[in-house]
Formats: sequence, C-alpha cells, structure tokens
Amino acid sequence: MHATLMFIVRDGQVLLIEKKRGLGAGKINGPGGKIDPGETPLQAIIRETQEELCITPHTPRKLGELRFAMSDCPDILCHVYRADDFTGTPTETDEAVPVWTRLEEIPYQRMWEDDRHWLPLLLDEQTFLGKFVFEGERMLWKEITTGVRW
Ligand SMILES: Nc1ncnc2c1[nH]c(=O)n2[C@H]1C[C@H](O)[C@@H](COP(=O)(O)OP(=O)(O)OP(=O)(O)O)O1
Repeated sequence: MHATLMFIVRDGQVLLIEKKRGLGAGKINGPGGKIDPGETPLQAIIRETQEELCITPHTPRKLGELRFAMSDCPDILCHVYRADDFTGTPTETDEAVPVWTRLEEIPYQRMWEDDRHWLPLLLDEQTFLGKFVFEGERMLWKEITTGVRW
C-alpha cells in the first residue's frame, strides 16, 4: 500500500488531525491516506488534505519516506510532506477533526509510536527515511536515516 501524510507548519504551530475512521482512528496524526490508482503521491496528499480538512496546502515539499511492516499490512510506503501555508479554513469533516498544536506541545502520547522519531526531523526541515516494524500498535523495531535526497 502507498500512502501519504501532510504536516502544515505556520506561526509556530502544526496542523494535526484527530482521525475519526480507518487505520489509526482515534489517534492524532497529520492529514493523509492511501494513494488512489493513477495518482502521484503529490496529487494524493493535496486531495487527502482537501477531503479531510477542506483546505489546500501550498507547494508541499516531500521531506520523508516511511516504510511500515504491520501485522495486517506487511508493506506500507508513506510519503511525508510539509507545507508552510494553505488556502481555506480548516474544518471538521466525517474523517477528521483539525487540531492546531504548538510545536513544543505535540501530543506524542496520542500518536503512532514511530512519530516521535521522525516528526521532529520534519519540523526541523530535515529529510529522512524511516523503517518500522509493528506488532499490532506496538513498535518492535526502527531504523532512521537522515539527509536523504528525494
Ligand atoms: N505507524 C504509523 N505512523 C504514522 N502514520 C501512519 C502509520 N501507519 C499508517 O498507516 N499511517 C498513516 C498513513 C496514512 O496517512 C494513514 C492511513 O491511511 P487510511 O486512513 O487508511 O487511508 P484513507 O485513504 O484515508 O482511508 P479510507 O478513505 O479508505 O478510510 O495513516
């Protein structure tokens, strides 16, 4: 499965979501989701951000790739984007609740266990490749490489 994530950073805050359904429901994450057939990762992350929060990110930059091996989905490749602005008003949808969060108050305890290992890199504008093995929602193994060229 190929998927995407978006983190919009503006005025010392990052725009997160509380996910209402699907994989990771109830967790805090960035907007994102699966890439549809025929879509590029960039097209997918713009569509997912529009669908989940009713906003359009400006000039998304890909900073990371994450590879997850999970019990029920052995190979997820997730393209991770950052944007510094957007058009529209973040709005709750049936998929997500927008959660503006101060950069020093990111609720890692409510997020996937891997996020604390790479989200600080994205916020610091570093590029990264992360590989993670999960059993259920428990992270068993991780490897992070920084300074990757995309
Ligand atoms: N371990 C981990 N950390 C951080 N983020 C994620 C994971 N595993 C994941 O799957 N994810 C991300 C990757 C995607 O952005 C979402 C999962 O996508 P999903 O909600 O299933 O995709 P949608 O296309 O929105 O789903 P439906 O429309 O089919 O409900 O989580």
